[in-house]
Amino acid sequence: MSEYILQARGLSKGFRGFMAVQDVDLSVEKDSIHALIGPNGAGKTTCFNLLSKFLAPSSGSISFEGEDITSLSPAAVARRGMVRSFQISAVFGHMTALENVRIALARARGGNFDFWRGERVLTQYNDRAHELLYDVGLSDSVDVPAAELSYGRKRALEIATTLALDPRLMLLDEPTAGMTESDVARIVALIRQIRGGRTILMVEHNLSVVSGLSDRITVLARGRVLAEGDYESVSANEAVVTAYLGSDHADA
Ligand SMILES: Nc1ncnc2c1ncn2[C@@H]1O[C@H](COP(=O)(O)OP(=O)(O)OP(=O)(O)O)[C@@H](O)[C@H]1O
Repeated sequence: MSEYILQARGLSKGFRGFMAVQDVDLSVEKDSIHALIGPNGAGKTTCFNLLSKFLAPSSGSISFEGEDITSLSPAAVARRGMVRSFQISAVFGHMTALENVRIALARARGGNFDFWRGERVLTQYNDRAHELLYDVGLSDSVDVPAAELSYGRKRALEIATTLALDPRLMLLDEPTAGMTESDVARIVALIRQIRGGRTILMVEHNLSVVSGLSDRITVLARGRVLAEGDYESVSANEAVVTAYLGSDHADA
């Protein structure tokens, strides 16, 4: 029997009467890569914000590892192992890649307190920080200030700071948005590499990324689930094709 790490039931969100997300059921299987796609305005971002607890639903429930998290804060679910990339540690531009990951590791182990205890305390995280930077392909940029990294490398650094929290479920919001082709390839390879022992739920516009990475895809349209399955089945689904053709979204 399959095991679901995240489940939503009857999830809805209205904005002044307009239902951006309506009665969405979603089950994310443990250790899978699950993508949320759909044409412009389909409700992906709203749904993602609901699942990551950045928005409160108008109705419905969400459970993580079998426990109801509907009323918990993003910080509380992060402590339980469900972390949205870029949630806790935005990358600090003036700090080096190493310093950014060390701060993330320090925060993961005790909030902001360590931050004020300075350099000596942070050096204890050097080894783990180097490992994480190696994992995301940034070993050659350890001492480079984050602001000087290319866009793709900055996103890789953000993923390293998320990995510092050792999440079991990682939520990625358009991980390849705005990237050059070579950066996209780099992030795809990276996501593939970090998935070991982790579940990943992502919103992604780039369908070649989705097709190459996802085990399961949920297609939203007009706030509702239109189709669900692997890439082959959803891309052959007539309702999905019609929804995309009917939108002004060229690349998704
Ligand atoms: N805070 C808000 N107030 C009012 N309407 C909103 C709000 N957030 C989203 N909406 C509306 O809800 C609908 C779904 O928006 P959402 O951003 O979730 O879609 P999306 O699938 O992420 O779209 P895109 O691909 O364009 O980013 C849209 O019609 C949008 O205008």
